[in-house]
Amino acid sequence: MTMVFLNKEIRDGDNPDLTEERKTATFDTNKMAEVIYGSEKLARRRREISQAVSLIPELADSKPLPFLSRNEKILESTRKVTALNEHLPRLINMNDEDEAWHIHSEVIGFEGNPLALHHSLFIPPLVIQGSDEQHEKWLGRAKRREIIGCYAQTELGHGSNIRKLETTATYSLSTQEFILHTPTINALKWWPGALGKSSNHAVVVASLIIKEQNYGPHLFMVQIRDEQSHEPLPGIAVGDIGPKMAFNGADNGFLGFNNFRIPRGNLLNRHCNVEVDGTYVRPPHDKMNYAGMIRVRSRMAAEQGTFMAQALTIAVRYSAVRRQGFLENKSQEVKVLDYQTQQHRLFPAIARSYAFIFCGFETIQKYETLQNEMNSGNVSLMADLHALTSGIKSVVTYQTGEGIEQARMACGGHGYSMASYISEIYGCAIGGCTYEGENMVMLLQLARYLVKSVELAMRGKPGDLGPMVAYLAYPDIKVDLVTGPEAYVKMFQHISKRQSIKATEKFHRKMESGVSRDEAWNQCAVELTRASRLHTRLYIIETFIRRVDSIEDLSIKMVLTDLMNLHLNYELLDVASYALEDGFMSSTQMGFIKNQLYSSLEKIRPNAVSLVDSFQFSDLQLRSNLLNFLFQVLGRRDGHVYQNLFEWAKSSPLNQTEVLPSVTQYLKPMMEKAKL
Ligand SMILES: CCCCCCCCCC/C=C\CCCCCCCC(=O)SCCNC(=O)CCNC(=O)[C@H](O)C(C)(C)COP(=O)(O)OP(=O)(O)OC[C@H]1O[C@@H](n2cnc3c(N)ncnc32)[C@H](O)[C@@H]1OP(=O)(O)O
Ligand SMILES: Cc1cc2nc3c(=O)[nH]c(=O)nc-3n(C[C@H](O)[C@H](O)[C@H](O)COP(=O)(O)OP(=O)(O)OC[C@H]3O[C@@H](n4cnc5c(N)ncnc54)[C@H](O)[C@@H]3O)c2cc1C
Repeated sequence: MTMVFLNKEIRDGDNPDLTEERKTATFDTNKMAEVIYGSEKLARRRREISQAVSLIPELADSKPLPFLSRNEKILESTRKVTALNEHLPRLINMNDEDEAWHIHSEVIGFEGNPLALHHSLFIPPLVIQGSDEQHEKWLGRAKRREIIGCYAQTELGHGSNIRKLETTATYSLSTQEFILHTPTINALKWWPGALGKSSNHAVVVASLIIKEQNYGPHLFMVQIRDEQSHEPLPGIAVGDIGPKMAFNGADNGFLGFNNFRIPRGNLLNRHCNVEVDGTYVRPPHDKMNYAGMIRVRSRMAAEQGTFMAQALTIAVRYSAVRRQGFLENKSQEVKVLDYQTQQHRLFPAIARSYAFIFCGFETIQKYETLQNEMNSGNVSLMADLHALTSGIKSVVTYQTGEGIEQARMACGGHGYSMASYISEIYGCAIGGCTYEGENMVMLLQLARYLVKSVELAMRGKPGDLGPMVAYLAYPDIKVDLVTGPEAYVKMFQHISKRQSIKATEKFHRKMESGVSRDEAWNQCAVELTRASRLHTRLYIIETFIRRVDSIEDLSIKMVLTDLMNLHLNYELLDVASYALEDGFMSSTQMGFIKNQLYSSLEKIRPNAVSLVDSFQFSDLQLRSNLLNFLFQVLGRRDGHVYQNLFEWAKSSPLNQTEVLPSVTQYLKPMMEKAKL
């Protein structure tokens, strides 16, 4: 039975420790979900979709994935995604990307699947870079899933430096075709998700060569497999790159071309073109072909925020039912969630999840504005958004990795078991530190922008600074943190500005001493990446404050203010040395920040479970359901972890027989031999 108690859903038969937590919460989790996901409708649709999915047995895992071989994992993820395909039109609005993302992550989870990149990396570049005629030819087929595609950019020898990609697309004047070629082993495409065994099409990034001139990376639509037999087309070598740290339900692949010909019309040519006579038509921005990467990066804050939120939902729920050790009362052991160290481990990460999601939705909107502007020929916003998303992508992926690892440790031994599901979430999330631009490389992209901005401010042209970096020209006026969030922002601005200036000055000094520009840059790179991180963390703080300010519901605003204060104090404490160094922050202020942090932990404690419940991940999504009795179990909403852990262990294939061949073949003979 389900009853609503103080606006909170309490279910009969749940672990009483979790029920007690849900009763103490000061807010309604449905209302919080509306704030997290942006509207009542979006939050409600997620619940409706989860509910509908839970009634379709074929969408549940048929076996626990950690017990499967790689082939079985791929078979299982493909079974689920094709079953889902049948149900999709009934379950979601097919034009709504958020609903599509939600239902896929719910059903497929983190292990990956052959269609995951079809929607996020194959269709979007086709939409962004393809002309109307090309949309007509491929987009409908792709959306209907008549063809399956991937995004093939990275090569064995080059990923970060895409100007040096070696795959060539040489224009043949005589046949009006492009000839795709892989000149060396290093030039093999390497890593693209779903390329290895599943895709029959790829958006391939290759260096465009016309009359021996290299025009740099361009995007081409390439059919790589026969649509009937699924065999690779002649001139194509393609396969799987083997097991990875995670994503083992997906077939990341390699791809090589042996003078493989495609028609001239396969260059994605909305913004650039090669005419019949070989004339090259330039795009309106040099980096137009990189626009798809900005798009993916702009989605990563919200994505990573929800990855971390899933790990925290598991860890916080488990911490509320795990009892170990004593505080004052020696007759009952305490919930481990009552330990200050446990709270310090988990609550700042909860705050970051909220912060990343809020920041993420703002960034996605910024990208949509950019996309609309680009469509009408205005590319002036690209540089700003490239810089911003480069920083956000790097900071959130790193901090998400930290947060998930804390969640794992917070679950003690059971966190290390695959029954927790946390290792799978971790493996997937930290891939984000590498994919879509290695973090250091992307931080250095933002640093270019910061250095230029500092130079403008130094040249007395603060009016030329965009709103994102206007603070670089602000005067240093000491602040009293007691006055609230704005003072924290000013303190952070001072820290970030000082580091950007320090790094820029060091860079200038190096060049003045005769070191070349590139070498000077490299000798300052650590300081430059520090500046980029500080700038990005400041931006995330500002978006958090903006979001909380915009909330009208008082009960929600109060708890989110507690979370925001925790975030402000935690972030500032983490970077305080920068402000202590030049005396901008006093040691008294430092003591104040620490005390505020500890008091925030206490304030959040009664709301902790409801703060993670508010993300409204279903047990299926956390792989904590026992629909068919076999799955990971630690983050279950009902909190019954122990008996389900035991069931999980019993379902291990190793336990299907009492005496394993490893014993009969090796251990027994060894022991027998020892007896002689
Ligand atoms: C609906 C279904 C959903 C299913 C859900 C399932 C859920 C399961 C969970 C799954 C979770 C996750 C899925 C995983 C997905 C993995 C996808 C991974 C995809 C990839 O990794 S694709 C490959 C990405 N590769 C990269 O990112 C490469 C990085 N490198 C670069 O981008 C560039 O090389 C560079 C570093 C930017 C340098 O480029 P370049 O050398 O050309 O430029 P310079 O450094 O010289 O700079 C010159 C100048 O140009 C400016 N600039 C650079 N880039 C841009 C840009 N994009 N826009 C605007 N301006 C740009 C730069 O700032 C310089 O300007 P300046 O001269 O300073 O003024
Ligand atoms: C899970 C996953 C999925 C992926 N999916 C796809 C996909 O679908 N399609 C696709 O095309 N690719 C994909 N990739 C590839 C991915 O985009 C690249 O691996 C990534 O861009 C990093 O490039 P790299 O491997 O060349 O790293 P490298 O550049 O070789 O990085 C190695 C080290 O060198 C450092 N380094 C490199 N250049 C610089 C520099 N200029 N300054 C300072 N340090 C530097 C890096 O910081 C890093 O520490 C995927 C990768 C992963 C892990």
